[in-house]
Amino acid sequence: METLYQRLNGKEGITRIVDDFVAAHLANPAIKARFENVKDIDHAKRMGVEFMCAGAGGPQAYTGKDMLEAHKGMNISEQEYLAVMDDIVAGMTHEGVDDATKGEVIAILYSLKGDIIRV
Ligand code: HEM
Repeated sequence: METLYQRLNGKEGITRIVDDFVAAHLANPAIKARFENVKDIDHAKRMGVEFMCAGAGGPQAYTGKDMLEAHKGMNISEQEYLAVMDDIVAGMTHEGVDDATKGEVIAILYSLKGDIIRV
């Protein structure tokens, strides 16, 4: 069976997914203000690609902050968390990722919520 990384179409597919969902975040009224204020959005996107590649079992190392460190002090709400998850699902749909694979990614993301929501 193909690995999760392969089913996300590897680094190229993950890069397209991250480009798609960051653009969606910047257009999403629930969260756009969070992302408009980021000083280096390209760096944040690179970290997002590394994070997804490493988390999906790809060969890349993640060199960014851990999730608690990255989101501490932002006081992110449950609603904002869902908005981010929805945009990520839409990005995977646009990439042609199958439903079972999308479910696996969502389960992984959901497991991180304690380090992201209201920290
Ligand atoms: C679904 C779970 C989430 C994951 C996996 C995730 C992942 C990440 C990663 C990997 C970074 C880069 C860290 C670094 O620069 O070293 C980051 C930064 C960031 N995240 Fe999240 N995130 C999630 C949810 C959220 C939510 C819900 C919000 C707010 C609506 C948010 C807002 C931000 C912002 C604003 C930054 C950029 C900080 C900066 O560079 O100034 N994240 N996130």
